[in-house]
Amino acid sequence: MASKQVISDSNVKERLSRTMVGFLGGGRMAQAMAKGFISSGLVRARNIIVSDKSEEMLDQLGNIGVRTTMDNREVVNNSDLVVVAVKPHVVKPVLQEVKQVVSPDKQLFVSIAAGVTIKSMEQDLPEGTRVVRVMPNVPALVQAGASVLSPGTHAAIGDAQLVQELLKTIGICEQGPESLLDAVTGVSGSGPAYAFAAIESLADGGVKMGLPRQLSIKLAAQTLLGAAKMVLDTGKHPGELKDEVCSPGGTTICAMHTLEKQGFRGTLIDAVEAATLKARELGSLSAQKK
Ligand SMILES: NC(=O)C1=CN([C@@H]2O[C@H](COP(=O)(O)OP(=O)(O)OC[C@H]3O[C@@H](n4cnc5c(N)ncnc54)[C@H](O)[C@@H]3O)[C@@H](O)[C@H]2O)C=CC1
Ligand SMILES: O=C(O)[C@@H]1CCC=N1
Repeated sequence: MASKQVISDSNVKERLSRTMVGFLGGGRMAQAMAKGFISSGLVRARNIIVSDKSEEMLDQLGNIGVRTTMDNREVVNNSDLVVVAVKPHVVKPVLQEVKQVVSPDKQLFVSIAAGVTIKSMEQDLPEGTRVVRVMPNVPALVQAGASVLSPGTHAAIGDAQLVQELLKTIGICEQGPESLLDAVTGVSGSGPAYAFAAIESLADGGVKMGLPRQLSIKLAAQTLLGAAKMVLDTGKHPGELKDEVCSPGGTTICAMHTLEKQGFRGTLIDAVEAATLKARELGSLSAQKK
């Protein structure tokens, strides 16, 4: 087993600049991450290799300068860090396909698949393989992602540090116990979709009240961005910030009353719960598959 030593930040960055990063599956999330890594400048496009079964996906990836292949084993053979970026139900067959060429001393496996547990990954890979499970999100594309990672049984502290440093190039990255990852999926993994729907709906409201569509979308998006930035930068509770917008007898409190009557908060809480439970279900389905 690799030694559980903490390594300095500069060593991690230096190791990262030499790391060959592979992606098994080159769809939306792999493309967002690969483009984010390249834009950060810490990972060179020529140090990234991606496999996919779809030529269309490989063409899209070729356009950003990374190496592409249809052969998953070629990715593993040429990578130090392998991101498993296929859909959850495809993880097991893909790991079975590449297992023969994995050397536990060489490759570190990083799964981003919703629900798929560290235990099932470790069972599908050779004994002693270092695994880190991550839940990232799609704003990785614009270096505004949010990720949480959990190291597997054989991962060294240096491995978790390396993955954290890599993910910090595309946003924030926290470490936490694996038991939290399905709820992380419910909040931030799936969360961009809720935010996009919110932006679209706010913009529809603006259009209903006479704003041009493009202006309305821009205002709605900037409003979510600005509000999010205030929460992160001020450290104030979101409820306090909400109160600061609500003037007594003013416009906002009337809007808040409407939102509360329609179950706005309860609906968001239900949405996070639904996504979390679905992630758990995906995990138990993938564990059952032979
Ligand atoms: N889309 C998102 O916002 C997020 C997705 N994830 C996770 O990332 C993973 C990928 O999701 P997406 O990128 O959205 O899916 P996607 O469908 O866009 O990408 C998956 C890719 O895998 C390819 N593929 C299928 N079978 C394959 C095989 N046997 N070998 C190699 N490639 C194969 C497909 O052609 C496709 O391009 C999932 O496990 C998902 O849970 C995690 C966080 C956010
Ligand atoms: O919808 C999904 O299953 C994936 C996982 C998190 C975001 N997208």
